[in-house]
Amino acid sequence: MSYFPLLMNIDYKKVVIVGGGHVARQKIEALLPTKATLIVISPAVTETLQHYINEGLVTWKEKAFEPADLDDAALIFAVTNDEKVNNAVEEATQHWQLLSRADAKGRVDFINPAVVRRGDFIVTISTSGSSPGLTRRVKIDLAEQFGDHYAQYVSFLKEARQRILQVYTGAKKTHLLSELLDPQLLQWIEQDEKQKCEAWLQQRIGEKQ
Ligand SMILES: C[C@@]1(CC(=O)O)C2=NC(=C\c3[nH]c(c(CCC(=O)O)c3CC(=O)O)Cc3[nH]c(c(CC(=O)O)c3CCC(=O)O)/C=C3\N/C(=C\2)[C@@H](CCC(=O)O)[C@]3(C)CC(=O)O)/[C@H]1CCC(=O)O
Ligand SMILES: NC(=O)c1ccc[n+]([C@@H]2O[C@H](COP(=O)([O-])OP(=O)(O)OC[C@H]3O[C@@H](n4cnc5c(N)ncnc54)[C@H](O)[C@@H]3O)[C@@H](O)[C@H]2O)c1
Repeated sequence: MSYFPLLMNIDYKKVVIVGGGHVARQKIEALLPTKATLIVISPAVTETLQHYINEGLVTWKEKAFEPADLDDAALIFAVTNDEKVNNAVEEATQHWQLLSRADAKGRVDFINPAVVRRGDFIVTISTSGSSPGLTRRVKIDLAEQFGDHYAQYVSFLKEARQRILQVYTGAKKTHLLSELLDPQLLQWIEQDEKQKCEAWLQQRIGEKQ
């Protein structure tokens, strides 16, 4: 299968997760940074999921799956440990709804990559379903390579880029945007010296006056 990778805006959309086990937890943790409405359909949930429910982050319908549970859902996760239930979820999924089955059987509208998230910086990894174990291993390597400071780094780049775009156009703008990727800036952020990045930027933006 040749999958099309994309980053989706699912804010305020309804996402139904059928099943409340460990795989449901994994999917929900990937969904939590969004503003989607998360609904779990399952007779039982794990302790961690119960915590998210208590916090009001997830709505739990404590019941076995029924087709009407999928009404108005944009995304559907069939993540029970029962193939018959996952089949029933698939049957009830309308053509316009997007379905993910954790058992990788039947209709597959999308699969889930592993995610390393550092604020706006997102790395996703997939083997197109060939080896989830390898996906996990690569994720661990990349999580180490791209440490927590990438969140602040990308946030600085965003702000600096917007400021450059406000002031410059044409060749000067292109030049400054490429200068912005100077590895020195990343190093300063990593060493907790963000004020040096700010001074660096001031110096360049100030050049125009
Ligand atoms: C990335 C990640 C995200 C997530 O789960 O959201 C994810 N699997 C993860 C881990 C993981 N999953 C499994 C193992 C045990 C080792 C192994 O089996 O190899 C490990 C490793 C571990 O946990 O250490 C078992 C497994 N997974 C699938 C099946 C069914 C099958 O293949 O038949 C079975 C057998 C079940 C059984 O034995 O019954 C299927 C899928 N798993 C996918 C995603 C999709 C394709 C990903 C890709 O392209 O590589 C896909 C196709 C559908 C989907 O779920 O979207 C998450 C990363 C962890 C992280 O982020 O840390
Ligand atoms: N994609 C992945 O990463 C991955 C990894 C491991 C396993 N799997 C697959 O995912 C499945 C689920 O794994 P798990 O570890 O979360 O299992 P689990 O046993 O921890 O959880 C299964 C959940 O399904 C719920 N359930 C059972 N019948 C139901 C029904 N009729 N309606 C609603 N919910 C119902 C149970 O209450 C439970 O919460 C496995 O059977 C396997 O096929 C996928």
